[in-house]
Amino acid sequence: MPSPELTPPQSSLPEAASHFGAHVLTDAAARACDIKAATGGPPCAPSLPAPPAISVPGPAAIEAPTAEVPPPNADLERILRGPSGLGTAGLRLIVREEPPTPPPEPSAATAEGRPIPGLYHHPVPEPDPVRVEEVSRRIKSWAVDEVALYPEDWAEEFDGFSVGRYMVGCHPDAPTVDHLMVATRLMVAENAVDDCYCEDHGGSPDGLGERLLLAHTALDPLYTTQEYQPHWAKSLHEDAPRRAYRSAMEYFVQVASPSQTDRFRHDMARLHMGYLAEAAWAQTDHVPEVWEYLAMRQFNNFRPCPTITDTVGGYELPMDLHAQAAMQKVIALAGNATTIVNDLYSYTKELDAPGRHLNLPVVIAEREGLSDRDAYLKSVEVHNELMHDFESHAAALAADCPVPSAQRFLRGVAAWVDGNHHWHQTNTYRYSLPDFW
Ligand SMILES: CC(C)=CCC/C(C)=C(\C)COP(=O)(O)OP(=O)(O)O
Ligand SMILES: [Mg+2]
Repeated sequence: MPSPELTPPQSSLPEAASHFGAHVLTDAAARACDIKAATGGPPCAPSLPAPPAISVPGPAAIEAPTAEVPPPNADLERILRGPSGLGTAGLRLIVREEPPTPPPEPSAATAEGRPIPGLYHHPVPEPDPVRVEEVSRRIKSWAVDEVALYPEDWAEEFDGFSVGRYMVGCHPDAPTVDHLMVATRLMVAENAVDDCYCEDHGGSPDGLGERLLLAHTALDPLYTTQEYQPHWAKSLHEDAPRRAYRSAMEYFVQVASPSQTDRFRHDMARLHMGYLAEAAWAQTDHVPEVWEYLAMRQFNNFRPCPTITDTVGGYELPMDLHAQAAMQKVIALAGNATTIVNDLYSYTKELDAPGRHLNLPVVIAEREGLSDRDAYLKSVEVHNELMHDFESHAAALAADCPVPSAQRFLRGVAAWVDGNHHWHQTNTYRYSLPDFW
């Protein structure tokens, strides 16, 4: 039965870019105002004195973790110029003024849960309840009827995850529920692999490499001989994580371009490598140094979720622009901020889990000899620095790259960051805050 198509959201996307200017305006935010002007968004603040010129170290300099912004690079400028041969004038990128989108309506419903005191974040409206209900209905049907994802006694936990509310909140510019379902199936499948292979639903570090490699072939197919191909194809139906990966990927490739598909496969390989490092430490109960943990968490990371924002939004960030070092840095910083948000909101849940579950506060406490509370508060500061770096680099890149698809992608990543925080803050079924305040 054709399912009701729900009206697309009024504003194509809450002006996530505005939050580059919504907080206390900094140099980066002042640049963000330039972005908004460039993209036709409403002015984000009264005119500000031009930000002081920022002396940016040349490429040879070691990057200091400051809010400084990278210089525009020749490669990016070449791509923006487009082809320059005879008869190519019509092929140049034309920067269309994007219609201003109204700021999101303040949410009438008061969000559940409370934000972590001192955590730098941007509140977002409660996700559209009509879309949430439809996505929740469809994802349950997929999980139970299409991929036999979980036994009946996991149903309450599945519902408590509120994945429909999560994805509607993270993809406010999705044109249809079908687009939202592409992200939602992948989110469910990714968590099923984490829960069943790595964590508390039968997971173990022992043999994880084999399980992850074989599951990865549900995303990145095996091409082999006629004799052995059927054995592989049959394997994709042998457990819930592989059934979920296979099916979710089948839906994804129907709407994604080859470049978006390849990007996603790369990001999932990053994720699986992060799982393996985490598992290696668990096998010996080793606590890594803080920087080592942060390196692992850059791979065991939400990255594969915000990076499909263009596929879910029904447009494409060109491969060349995605591959730019500046874009890669923005994506990594956004992923790191979103994943440390998880460390902070899931802290008490992980303390209650069997054994020692590594997260940033636990590693800082162990490695730097801080109390649990001081380590947690320092982790909040680490998150905040990552968020400010993400926003300053995103603002600078948006200003240097006036291509509508790139600017929409950056706003989509920012919207994912904000929606991810909202879900973690308000999912009181799954998370609760420590009593440190
Ligand atoms: C959805 C996805 C791509 C997950 C990547 C791995 C990740 C960051 C999580 C599953 C969240 O971290 P964690 O394993 O700590 O999850 P919970 O704290 O149990 O929610
Ligand atoms: Mg966690």
